[in-house]
Amino acid sequence: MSVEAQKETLGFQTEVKQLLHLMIHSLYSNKEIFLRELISNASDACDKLRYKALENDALYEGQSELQVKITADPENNTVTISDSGIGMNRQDVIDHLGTIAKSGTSEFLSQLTGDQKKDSQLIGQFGVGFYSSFIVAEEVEVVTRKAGSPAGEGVRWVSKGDGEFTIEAVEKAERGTAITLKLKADEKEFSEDFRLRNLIRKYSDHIAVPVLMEKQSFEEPKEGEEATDKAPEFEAVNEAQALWTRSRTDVNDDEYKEFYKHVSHDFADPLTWSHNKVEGKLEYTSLLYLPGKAPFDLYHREASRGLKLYVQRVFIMDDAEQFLPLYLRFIKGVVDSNDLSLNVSREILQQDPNITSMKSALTKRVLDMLTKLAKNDTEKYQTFWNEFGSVLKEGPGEDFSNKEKIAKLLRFTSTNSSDETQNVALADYVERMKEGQDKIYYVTAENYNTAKNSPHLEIFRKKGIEVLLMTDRIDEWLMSHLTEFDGKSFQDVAKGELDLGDTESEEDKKAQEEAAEKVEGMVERTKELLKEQVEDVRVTHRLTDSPACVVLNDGEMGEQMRQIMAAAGQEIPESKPVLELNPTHPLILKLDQEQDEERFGELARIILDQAMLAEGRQLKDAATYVQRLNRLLLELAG
Ligand SMILES: Nc1ncnc2c1ncn2[C@@H]1O[C@H](COP(=O)(O)OP(=O)(O)OP(=O)(O)O)[C@@H](O)[C@H]1O
Repeated sequence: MSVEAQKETLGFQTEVKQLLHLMIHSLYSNKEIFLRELISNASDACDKLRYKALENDALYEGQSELQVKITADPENNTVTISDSGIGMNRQDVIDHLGTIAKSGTSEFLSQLTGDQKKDSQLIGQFGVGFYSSFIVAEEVEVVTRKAGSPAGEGVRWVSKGDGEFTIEAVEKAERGTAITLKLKADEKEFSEDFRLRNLIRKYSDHIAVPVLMEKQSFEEPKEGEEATDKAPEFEAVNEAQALWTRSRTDVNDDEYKEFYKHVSHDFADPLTWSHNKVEGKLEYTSLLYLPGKAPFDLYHREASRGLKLYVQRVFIMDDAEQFLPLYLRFIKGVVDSNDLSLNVSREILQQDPNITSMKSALTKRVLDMLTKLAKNDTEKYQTFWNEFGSVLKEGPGEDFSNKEKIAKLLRFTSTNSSDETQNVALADYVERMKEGQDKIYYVTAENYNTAKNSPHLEIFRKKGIEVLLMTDRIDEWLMSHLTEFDGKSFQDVAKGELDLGDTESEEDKKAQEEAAEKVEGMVERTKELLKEQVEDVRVTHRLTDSPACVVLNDGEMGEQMRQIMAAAGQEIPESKPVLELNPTHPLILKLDQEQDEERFGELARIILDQAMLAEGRQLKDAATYVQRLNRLLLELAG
């Protein structure tokens, strides 16, 4: 087939079209980042080649120099970013530069609002990459050849970013990729040497491969000498040393931040980072970052996570998951080991005992970093917590050895808080505990309002005892793994018999006993009546304003946990609640006085159903409940 015959015009995947449109509009005020993105890709391509060439030296084609070159032509208003990296073949080009392979892309796109500011943040989370070239270019040309392929298998891709691209075979003598942007008329600045150099220093100084630009010669040709057509000389504009190999004192905050953007593909700054060299039995360097924003796919199972792994400064793999536990999957960064073999694979990592000890050291580093942040910058810590708190809550169940450390990092909302912001540390709670209180009380519910208005809280409000309000899906599971904090055990206020420790006086207890005795007969009647629906009926003192509530026996699965199990397709054991009645409530006293069995039954059943509803549960037979209530209302109205 001739080269010409292979020219094809193909359409972008719908998602790419949408993304391009949004990106061009919402990232315009940040347009210079295109250069960072393209240099970042070029550097990744060099890293990949170096790794592949470990096994097959021939891929270098006799040219082992890895570099990125930026050339600009102000007259034609173009800028070219070329690299001597791995390159792409025709299929790679179609796969990578016309589609988005990320899971959850359409879900992500559906979250976009049309509000420029919000959308630009969201796109930042998604990662802008190659497509950001279209913010400044009216046309983009990619000429590339995969290392090891014959020169005739080069590929030329051209697009105006308007929905289609052309692709054809071309000759390309040197391996790697050259991306030429035909700049829009008002983006001329990006073809200027000075501007480009500044941008490289600002964004790409930390890139380990040299980023070259043509040397500027300011010497005028001597009289009588023709300006010769000498081959241009190039010089590195960036530092070209892997940032993590530099000493902490040599790297400033801006450099750390830029490096983060390179490794994470995030758009925003990280909240904090921790950079450490470990010497001794195992030698490695780690640079761990805490992002400020959750990626859009944090909860996707297939979402990428893990650190970039280098061995002796050679890039080995992205997303090495073996170095951190799952509950720290939001951490981004690099680990560079001197002890691993260059041909290490994911399988080997899984079995290597050295990795296990690195994992526990790195876990400790992250937890220390979080502890420090919580102590020194509550605002930033709150940002972290709002984004990733529910992931960290997986920790106590997953990592027994660090349970206490993680417990200190947890934040909740409580009856002391004015809104649902989770900002109460367990240590704060313990400090505010009442005299005689020996437990940390909490309630779990489907949402904040149900938790806040739960009848179970009434007695605690009356006594001024704080209760933690837990409404995250994972909370009940978390609490099944947290048994105590600072020597105090946890108590779900909706489970088991109420025990307020020594906060109740002898007088209180006596009054309670008397009230209970008075309604003994009614309790027995109710028990008999509702024996199919409830495990037990008893008198309670946890209520002040409500007539009744339902509780679970200690150790029984709560509503949240049941829903998680149901969603996972697990069989859920049948469970009946205990109905507790408030012996001082007028409605319960009325029930006590009711002689007519039928009316007694109507009222008792309504009370049970209402207690279930207040708990955020669903009624098995809501229609009958409504009919009963309506009969009662009619009586009232009539
Ligand atoms: N210079 C290059 N050399 C070789 N392959 C490249 C180059 N630039 C891009 N690619 C390929 O195209 C893919 C898509 O690039 P793109 O920048 O859109 O996304 P990304 O870098 O994978 O992630 P992100 O969107 O988060 O930046 C890359 O993963 C890589 O496989």
